[in-house]
Amino acid sequence: MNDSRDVLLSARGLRVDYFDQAEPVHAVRDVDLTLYRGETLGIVGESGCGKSTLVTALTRLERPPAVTTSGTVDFHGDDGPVDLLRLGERELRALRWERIAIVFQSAMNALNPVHRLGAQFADVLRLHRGLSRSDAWQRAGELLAMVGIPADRARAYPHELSGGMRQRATIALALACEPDLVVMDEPTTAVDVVMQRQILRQVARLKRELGFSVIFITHDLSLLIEIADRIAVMYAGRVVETGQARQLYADPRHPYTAALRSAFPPLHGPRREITGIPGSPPGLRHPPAGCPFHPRCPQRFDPCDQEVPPLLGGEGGEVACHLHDGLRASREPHESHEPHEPRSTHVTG
Ligand SMILES: Nc1ncnc2c1ncn2[C@@H]1O[C@H](COP(=O)(O)OP(=O)(O)OP(=O)(O)O)[C@@H](O)[C@H]1O
Repeated sequence: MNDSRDVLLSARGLRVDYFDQAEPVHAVRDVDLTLYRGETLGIVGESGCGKSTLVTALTRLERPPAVTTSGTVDFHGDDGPVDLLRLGERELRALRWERIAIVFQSAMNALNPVHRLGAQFADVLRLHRGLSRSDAWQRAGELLAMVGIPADRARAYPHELSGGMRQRATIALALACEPDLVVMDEPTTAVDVVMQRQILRQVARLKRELGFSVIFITHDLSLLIEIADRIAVMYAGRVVETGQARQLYADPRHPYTAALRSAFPPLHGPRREITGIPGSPPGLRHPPAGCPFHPRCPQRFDPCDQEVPPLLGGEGGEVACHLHDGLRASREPHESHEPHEPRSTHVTG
């Protein structure tokens, strides 16, 4: 079981707004998230739910008009926790690549089209690892081989590789300095399903061999079952459910998680009917009052359009839904509570 010694990254009360107009976009709201050493944490949600904004804030890669307006992001390195939000650009540069590396959606965002692959690896290795030019090129070949690309392809330019190879090369590049954390933002959306499976298998094997932790972002919940140890479900800028991957998929507690599960076919196992989620996520400039999912929720009831449900639970899993308000009693044992009747899940509207 994980305990506090194993924490690698913990975010508390994180808020990110885009100040692009007079009324900002509230892209990330009050997010608490913990990543343990050696685990893969999947972050899932429909487009526009704030996944990318969250990870750019966690890694301090946000760019204007995004502003992290409150919270802490503690990174637990060898010398104890440091709050990434308090670090200057110099200190952050020392952490990037060596401690925290990122793989973006498109390999072309990470690779420079006018430089040979090996030269790009060599730049990183010489700067961060102090390798000589020839050692760095040698290491580049080894890193490419690690993801199944022949070492001599280090001399190729990015456009000379297939899309799948390019994406695997960016994963190898992210691993160049043996970071503790690799953040992957939809790393397989640009490749076909066969390549997607191959990449996921490779990431899982490399993680086992090298022991890094992964934050993996996707909109496809069924894909996370293949790779994640734990999952955090985001909706309208908030984390609405967390849990062990298989448990959360087998027994979703938030109606949004259940809807996401129905929307994506499982990669393995029996075929199920696929049903889309009616409606679309709310705009985050003026999110709805109460639970942001209530306008689309088949199980909404009285408090849902008024009170934002808090994220309740413990290490085994958390959920932010009034259907599970009973968890409040176990979270706050010293406060007096009326005993909770199990709530009926009637549908209104
Ligand atoms: N530069 C920007 N300026 C203003 N609003 C933005 C900007 N970038 C993103 N947003 C808004 O922030 C919210 C969260 O977007 P974000 O890209 O983080 O979501 P996402 O879940 O990662 O979506 P996707 O899967 O499409 O990448 C959305 O409402 C989006 O419209």
